[in-house]
Amino acid sequence: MIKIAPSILSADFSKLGTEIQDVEQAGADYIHVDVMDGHFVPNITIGPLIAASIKPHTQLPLDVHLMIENADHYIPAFAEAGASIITVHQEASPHLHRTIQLIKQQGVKAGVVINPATPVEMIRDILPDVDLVLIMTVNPGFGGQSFIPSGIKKIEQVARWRKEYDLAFEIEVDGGINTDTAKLCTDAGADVLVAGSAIFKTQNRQQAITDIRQSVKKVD
Ligand SMILES: O=C(CO)[C@@H](O)[C@H](O)COP(=O)(O)O
Ligand SMILES: [Fe+2]
Repeated sequence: MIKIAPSILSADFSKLGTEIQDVEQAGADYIHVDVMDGHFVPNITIGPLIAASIKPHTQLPLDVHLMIENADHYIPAFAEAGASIITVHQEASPHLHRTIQLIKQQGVKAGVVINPATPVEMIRDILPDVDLVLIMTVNPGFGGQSFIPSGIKKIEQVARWRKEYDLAFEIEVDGGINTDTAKLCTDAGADVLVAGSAIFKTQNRQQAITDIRQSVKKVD
């Protein structure tokens, strides 16, 4: 069963609690929380305070995608805020192994993410240590961008390594996911689909999630 992780970046921030309850009732599996610092990416979003304030509004795991420099400095605060998964960018983590261990020491699942221009080989050595691998199919920073197809080959390669090394991490994909692109990712081996605008920019979130689930089942 494919998991759906609505990205609250495209939600109405003036009523985040009800937006999150809406997608939970609509059948979401994770709540994807995009954290941006205006340095690693050219946008600023939310910090641990907001993560902590949305936590009581949902039973779903908070899937925290850190797009920030100096992640080590903020990881304890996001763990304290109630994150279930914290994912850090390889490109922003000079001591990636140490950062992954720091996340795990907080009792939180640890993920690693790569940008569209980063070769998948860059995360090969960290695979035995992570619970989740996130492949970006847009340049991080904004919702509503177009899908960059080079991520498909990376999903396939990570899925091959998972099998070859007998590992159990989840493969997540993020950026431009909709009913046209979701199946390309799940056919390649993705288990978790992040979708922001395709879910939150619609009136009927249940229909949007059902449509994405149906689209990945279609036989070509
Ligand atoms: O991390 C990011 C963007 O940096 C994503 O999680 C976006 O929020 C996805 O939005 P859509 O492309 O699905 O609209
Ligand atoms: Fe994200």
